[in-house]
Amino acid sequence: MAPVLEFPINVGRIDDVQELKKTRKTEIPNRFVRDMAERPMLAATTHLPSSNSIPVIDLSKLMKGNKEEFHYEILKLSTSCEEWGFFQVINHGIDLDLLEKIEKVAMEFFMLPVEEKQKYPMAPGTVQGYGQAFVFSEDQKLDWCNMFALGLVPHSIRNPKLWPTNPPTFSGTVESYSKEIRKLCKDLLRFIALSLGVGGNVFEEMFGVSVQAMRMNYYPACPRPDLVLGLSPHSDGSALTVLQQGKGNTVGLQILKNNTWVPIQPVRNALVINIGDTIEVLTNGRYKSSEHRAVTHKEKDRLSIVTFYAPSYDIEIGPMAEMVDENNPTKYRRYNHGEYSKHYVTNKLQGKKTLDFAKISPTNSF
Ligand SMILES: O=C(O)CCC(=O)C(=O)O
Ligand SMILES: [Fe+2]
Repeated sequence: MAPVLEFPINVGRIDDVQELKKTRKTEIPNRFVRDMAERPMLAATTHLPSSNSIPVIDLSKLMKGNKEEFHYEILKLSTSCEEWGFFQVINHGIDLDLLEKIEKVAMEFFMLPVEEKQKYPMAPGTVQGYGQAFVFSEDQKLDWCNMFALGLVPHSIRNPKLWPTNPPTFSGTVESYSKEIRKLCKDLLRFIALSLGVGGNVFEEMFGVSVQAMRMNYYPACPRPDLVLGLSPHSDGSALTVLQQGKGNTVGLQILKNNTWVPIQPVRNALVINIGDTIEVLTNGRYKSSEHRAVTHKEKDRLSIVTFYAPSYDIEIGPMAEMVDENNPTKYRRYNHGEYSKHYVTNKLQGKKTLDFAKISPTNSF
């Protein structure tokens, strides 16, 4: 199922941010300038104490640690998912050369002439191809970002027309990378299940043939980072998301915790993992998807490579029986995951609002 819009829309002119940079030195077009309440307030978020940072999980301790190490790490995992909805994973076992290679092909792609990239245009209401996703009206503010997005697995949703042939190593690298990330997601979901006290295979058995999608986000340096956002606040519609921050990049990802935007300091060779809306629903809100956004930098560009791992579109989702009791009444209804995916990609990014789709009392912010 490829989610598409069923009604015509007018999104107006969407400037390519990399091209803008070439033509205008300092002026930011109005469509990128955020209303006051949405502006990043950069100074207020950059001087937080380092203790206020997301936990780091050592996957090797979960895969092959002794009993004590395993229990300690599982506990940390459960606290991270409960309190942050985010963690970084180290010793993930993915070849570091492959992490470098995917960054290299992504950057090579973004550095191509715009005409070349626009051979893979992103149609409104889809998240496939090059451009800006989640834009649905002429007066919607735009993100200071260029995206390239593609569906990957199962192979039936792969559309070769959307796979760049330039750079020539693009598709081979994406295939190898996604296989490794898929394995990582399966392992992480097993440990996440164990951390909840349910059988390790519950998610795997429930998900059918999982859907995987990838988004490469390129944020050019912006002369006025205080006025724009790299990526609007949102939670991810996936079960799990794996985010690779470009090596040596500046801090750009921020997550909302206790009403404060907390910057995620990149950890060397680590991958950032976050809980998506699907796990929030399945756990009846015990593990929550966190609202996050990206900000830009005055002098430096930034790259992120993001993989979304989700159940097959035909799967029905709802809180697991083990997560519901008299103290934790059902907070979400049952729905078809394909319906949710369609709802997600046909609405603008707006914090956690998309999840109202599943909430029994949408006004509650649990
Ligand atoms: O670039 C980032 O750090 C954030 C990307 C993100 O949240 C997404 O693509 O869903
Ligand atoms: Fe995200």
